[in-house]
Amino acid sequence: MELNTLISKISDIINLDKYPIHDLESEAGRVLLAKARQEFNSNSLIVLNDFLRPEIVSHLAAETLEDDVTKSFCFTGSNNVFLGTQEVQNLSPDHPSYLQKIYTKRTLACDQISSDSPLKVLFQWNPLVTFVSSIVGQEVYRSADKLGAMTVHIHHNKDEQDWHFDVSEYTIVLHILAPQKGGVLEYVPCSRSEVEEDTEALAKIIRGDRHSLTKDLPTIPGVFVLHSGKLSMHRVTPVEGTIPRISATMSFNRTPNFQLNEYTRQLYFGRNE
Ligand SMILES: O=C(O)CCC(=O)C(=O)O
Ligand SMILES: [Fe+2]
Repeated sequence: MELNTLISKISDIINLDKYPIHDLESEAGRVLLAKARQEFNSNSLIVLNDFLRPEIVSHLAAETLEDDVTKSFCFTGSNNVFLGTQEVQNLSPDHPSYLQKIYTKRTLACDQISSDSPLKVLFQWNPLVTFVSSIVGQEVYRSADKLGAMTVHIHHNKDEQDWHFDVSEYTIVLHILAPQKGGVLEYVPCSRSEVEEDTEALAKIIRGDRHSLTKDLPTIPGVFVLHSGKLSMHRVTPVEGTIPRISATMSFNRTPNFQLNEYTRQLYFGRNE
């Protein structure tokens, strides 16, 4: 596709006037990047309001509600906080990493999202990858996982996702539909080494004691979030009410051709292929 056509397509999806991701060398681009870097360095997370165009938000919400009925996978269970990464293999069965509740949510995997969906068009847009790399201060690559590179999550009444660290290093979360109550992303910035070394601190967070650094991020449709989910423990609190919470995620890593582990694929999508 010709560059200008693509930019006009992208500018139908995201607010390039407010967030000139396609032109980070411009004055506005430099200001955006400087603010984003500063926020990311302090919180390991940045929030850009009104990132998605309102029409796209409505379109994605309607499309997802349809796909939810016909295609989504309901994952239910109880994971350990490390989601099957190396660390967990050395943990004893009574380690607080396993102190999880039963929880549920529904997911659409990358291979269930059509290639002309605005979400996929955006994920494939190279300036987005450059933007993420510039914020985190390292070259990153899109996850290459067939199922988990880009996903959509639907939380109905009482659905939640308990505390965990992501397997991917950096994740963009796009907020698409807000529930009446709950569905808050709670996160403890850069907590990984702390809770790996201090099982008491880990147990307290999982049991519901608020860590002094815990922060809350409510769901606001149109919002863009970039966080370092592998480093910062996080959860999505239970949703209440008849309107579901919908979010989309896009994963990035410092190494190319990143694949999820089998444990996480089974947990999120109920399949490995
Ligand atoms: O939906 C969100 O806000 C984040 C979901 C999440 O943490 C995950 O899928 O790993
Ligand atoms: Fe996560």
